[in-house]
Amino acid sequence: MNAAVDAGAAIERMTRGHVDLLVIDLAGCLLGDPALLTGLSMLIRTRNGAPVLVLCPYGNTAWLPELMAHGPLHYRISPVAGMELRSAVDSLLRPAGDMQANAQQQLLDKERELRELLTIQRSVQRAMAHGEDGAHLAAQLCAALCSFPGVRHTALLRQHPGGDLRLQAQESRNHLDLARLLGRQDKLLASPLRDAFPPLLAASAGELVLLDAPEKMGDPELALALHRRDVQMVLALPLRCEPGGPLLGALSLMFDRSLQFSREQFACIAGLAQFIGFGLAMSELKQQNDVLAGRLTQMATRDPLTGAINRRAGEALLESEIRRARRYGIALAVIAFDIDNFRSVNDVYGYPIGDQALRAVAATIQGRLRVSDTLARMRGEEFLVIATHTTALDARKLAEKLRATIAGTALPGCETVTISLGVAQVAPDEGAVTVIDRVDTALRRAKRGGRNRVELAD
Ligand SMILES: Nc1nc2c(ncn2[C@@H]2O[C@H](COP(=O)(O)OP(=O)(O)OP(=O)(O)O)[C@@H](O)[C@H]2O)c(=O)[nH]1
Repeated sequence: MNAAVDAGAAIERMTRGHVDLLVIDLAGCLLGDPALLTGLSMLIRTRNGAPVLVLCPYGNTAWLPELMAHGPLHYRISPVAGMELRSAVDSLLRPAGDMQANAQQQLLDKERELRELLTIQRSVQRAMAHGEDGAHLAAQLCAALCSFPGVRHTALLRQHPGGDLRLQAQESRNHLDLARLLGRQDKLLASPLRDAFPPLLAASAGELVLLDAPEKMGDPELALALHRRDVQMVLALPLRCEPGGPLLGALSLMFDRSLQFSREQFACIAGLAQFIGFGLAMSELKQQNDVLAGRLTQMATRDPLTGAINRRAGEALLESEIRRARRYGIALAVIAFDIDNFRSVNDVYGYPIGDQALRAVAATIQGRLRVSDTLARMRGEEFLVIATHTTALDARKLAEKLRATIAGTALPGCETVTISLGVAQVAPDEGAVTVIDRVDTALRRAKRGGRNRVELAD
C-alpha cells in the first residue's frame, strides 16, 4: 500500500507504477475548494483503469457527483469502520472474471434504477399537476417520493421569510414522526442537530448530504431512534428554484437500506429536487396572486370608508338576487335609508367626525342584519339593504327596528342621528332599476313626512 498526502503526489506515484486500487480519503477536506477539486478530478482521470474508492465525510457528499463526472467511482461515507473498509476494498480487488460478471450485473442494476427513477419522476409530475395550495402540494410530493425503492420516510422542510426552517409535510411508512424526533416543527435551524442531521445540514449548507448509516452522525440517541424505525440511510437535498438560486428548504428521504448511487442517479435526484423547488415556488406565487386578486376585487367592490359594498356591486347583487328570487319563487325586499340632516353633522363637527358617524351608522346597521342580507353604500349618506327571503311586511318591521336602533345609538364625537327609510318588495317581473326608483320615492316621502320614519313603497 502506498499513501500520498495530496492529489499531485498520488498522480506522480501512479505514473511510476501499476496501481490496483486508488483510495481517496476526503476527511478534513474543505468542501468547495476549487484547487482541491481540480487535483482530485485529475487524479481520477489518470487512474489507468484502476478502480477508485472515495471515503467521503457525509457533510462533503456534494463532492461525489462532481467527482463522478471524471470517471466511475465507488464510495463509502466516512467515518468508515475497519470491517466496512476491508469488505469495500476486497470487493474492488476481486479477480478479473468476477469483475466482468460484476460489470454485467451493474449494467442490469443501472437499467433497473433508471426505470425506477423515471417512475418516480412521473409520480412527482402527477403530484405537481394535482397539488392545489402549497401545503397540499407538499403533502402530495412527499407521498409520491415514497415510491422510491427503499424509502420509508419523506419530508419537505421549507425556509421561511424570517430565515428559519419549518417542517411543511412528511409521509411516513415506518411510523417515524420527524417533528417528534427533532422535538419541534418550527425553527428547525435552532435545533442542536442543525449541523448533524442531514436534512437540516442540507438546508443550512445548501448542499446534498448523504449518510449511509445513522451512527455516523455522532449522535447515538438519534442513531438509535432512526434504527428503531428501520432507517439505514438518509439522503437530503437543498431545494432551489434554479441552480445557484436562493435556498427554499430541503428534501429529506430516509431509506431502509444503504444504496450506492450512480452518477446518473445523483443527477436525476438533484433534477427532481430542483423540479420540486420550482413547483413549490410556483404554487406559492399562485397563492400570492390569488390573495392580490382577492384584494383587488375587494377594492373594486367595497366602499373603503364603511366596508359596505359599493353602488356598482350593490346593483349587480340586486340583479342577481332578483333572478334567484324569481327562479325559486321567493320573496325579496329592499330598504333604502339616508341619514337625516347629515349636512349639519359635517357643518357642526367637521368632516372627519362626519366620516366617523357614517362608519358607526353602517356598522350598527350591519350588526342588525342577517348574514344573508347585504348593505350597500349607494352615494354619500344613502344606503341600500338587500334582504333575501323577506316580504314587504317583514322588511318594514326590519326597517322600523333599524330606525329605532340608530335613533338610540350614541355616536363618537357628535350627537345621535336619525335615519329615514323606504321599503319595497320586488314585484314579479320587476328589475333592479325600477325597484330602486320605487324605494327611493318611498324614502323621499319619509323625509317629507318629517324624517326618522319608515315609508312603504307603492
Ligand atoms: N363626512 C362625510 N360626509 C358625507 C360623505 N358623503 C356625503 N356626505 C355629506 O352628506 C351630506 C348630505 O347632505 P344633504 O344631501 O343635504 O342631506 P341631509 O343634510 O342629510 O338632509 P336630508 O337628507 O334631507 O335629511 C352632505 O353634507 C355631504 O357632504 C362622506 O363620505 N363623509
